[in-house]
Amino acid sequence: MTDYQELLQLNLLLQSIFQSSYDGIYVADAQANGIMVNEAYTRITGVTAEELIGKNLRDIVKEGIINESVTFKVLEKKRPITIVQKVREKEVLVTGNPIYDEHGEITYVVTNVRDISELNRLKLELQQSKALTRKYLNEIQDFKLKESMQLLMDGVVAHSKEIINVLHLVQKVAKVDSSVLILGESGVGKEVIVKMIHKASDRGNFPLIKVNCAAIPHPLLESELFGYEKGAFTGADSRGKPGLFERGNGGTIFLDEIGDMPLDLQVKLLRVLQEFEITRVGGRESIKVDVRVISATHKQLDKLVEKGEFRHDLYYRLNIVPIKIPPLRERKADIAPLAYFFLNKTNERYGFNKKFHPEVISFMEHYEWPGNIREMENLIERLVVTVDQDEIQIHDLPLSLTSQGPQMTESSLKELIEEVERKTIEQKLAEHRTTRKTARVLGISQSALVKKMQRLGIK
Ligand SMILES: Nc1ncnc2c1ncn2[C@@H]1O[C@H](COP(=O)(O)OP(=O)(O)OP(=O)(O)O)[C@@H](O)[C@H]1O
Repeated sequence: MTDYQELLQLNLLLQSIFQSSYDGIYVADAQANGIMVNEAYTRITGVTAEELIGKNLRDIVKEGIINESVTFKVLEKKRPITIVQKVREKEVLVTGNPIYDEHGEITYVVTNVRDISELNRLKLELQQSKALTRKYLNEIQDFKLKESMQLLMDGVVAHSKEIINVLHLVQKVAKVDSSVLILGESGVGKEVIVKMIHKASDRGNFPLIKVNCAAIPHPLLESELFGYEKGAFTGADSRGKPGLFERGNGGTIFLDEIGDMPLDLQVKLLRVLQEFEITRVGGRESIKVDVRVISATHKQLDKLVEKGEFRHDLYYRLNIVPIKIPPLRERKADIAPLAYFFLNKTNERYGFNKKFHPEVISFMEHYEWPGNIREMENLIERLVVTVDQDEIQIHDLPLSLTSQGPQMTESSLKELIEEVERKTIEQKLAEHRTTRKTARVLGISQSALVKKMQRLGIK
């Protein structure tokens, strides 16, 4: 084979390597004029060889075919450079490599182009599947939590993320003896949470003693909590009496409405928390006690501290782990499950089979529940017991509830207004018999009343 034939064959080989490369290849000279481009480049970018060959990259950028040129960067920095380039809105990964002559001058820049849309799609898919995994992991965790708390959760409804978070905290604090301060509006379930913590703790087989600091008259509270020695005060049992701290030994003391504890008793309580000992009223001896203290309040204790009505040192001592239970209106996911829970419970208790009209549930989901779960429990018992028909309807709800309007959705508000109108008209008609008299009492014309009655379907 002659040298020429050999050269020709080598050239053919290089051409076919160049064309068969899966990655796009573009070659420019030292002045940034396109001199070679392979088919893969067109496949990846959609830009043809005619659009590039013989053209300067400066013009190609100007025409908007590519957003920036890696060749210029390579020529400027004199080293291989990789960038993400936009070729006609498509993102590609390009690496420019300088080729030098024997004097060390750049003669060509060879640019390698790789399609990264596939890579981006995979990245997105990976992100999505990671998010999904995280979601499933959280669900498994919630499920595990519920499973491990199953025994304790008997009769406790927990669907919302908010209350599940509280349960996670319950599980953690149950394992230790730290003071827990439970914060939340009245009827929100503070006592329920205290019971769970106690039952889940090592103290579960010992007593849980509840003391409502607001319900016991102040002079009595001290002797109730700390006990008294014989002859401590007139009327005292002549043998003396142990207080709740002594009786709760080994267990948990739940100090409800702690914000109502008088200042002088707060000092004594601080001593229990710091030194685990008490002195009975009228006594001198210190008695060791082993109790865990959980306190609760619907008041803002920090504000009481600011006003000097609560000792700050006691506040910090009680507030080692605060658990805030959100009001029912802030955990709407719990409303329907709770409503059905109380419906079933009351049905079972009284042998009924009452149901809710879907509007009732929708109303409950929009209602503010100022009295929280306790208010709902009482309302449902009252409805189950007093409503005659099997399905509890929206007009069976007490007016005091349905007339509370601002937080209703537009449609339910309209329904409620109509309901109030219907009830009022029916009641006045029953009292006054004729539309003429009823209209006068309601302060509207007879024809307006008749129209309203037609609209509301009152016969
Ligand atoms: N998650 C729940 N599932 C079912 N019932 C609940 C739940 N939370 C609270 N309840 C019920 O709601 C009522 C009020 O709860 P609880 O007495 O624990 O509230 P509280 O915050 O301690 O009220 P207060 O501040 O008035 O003492 C109770 O009958 C309780 O059983």
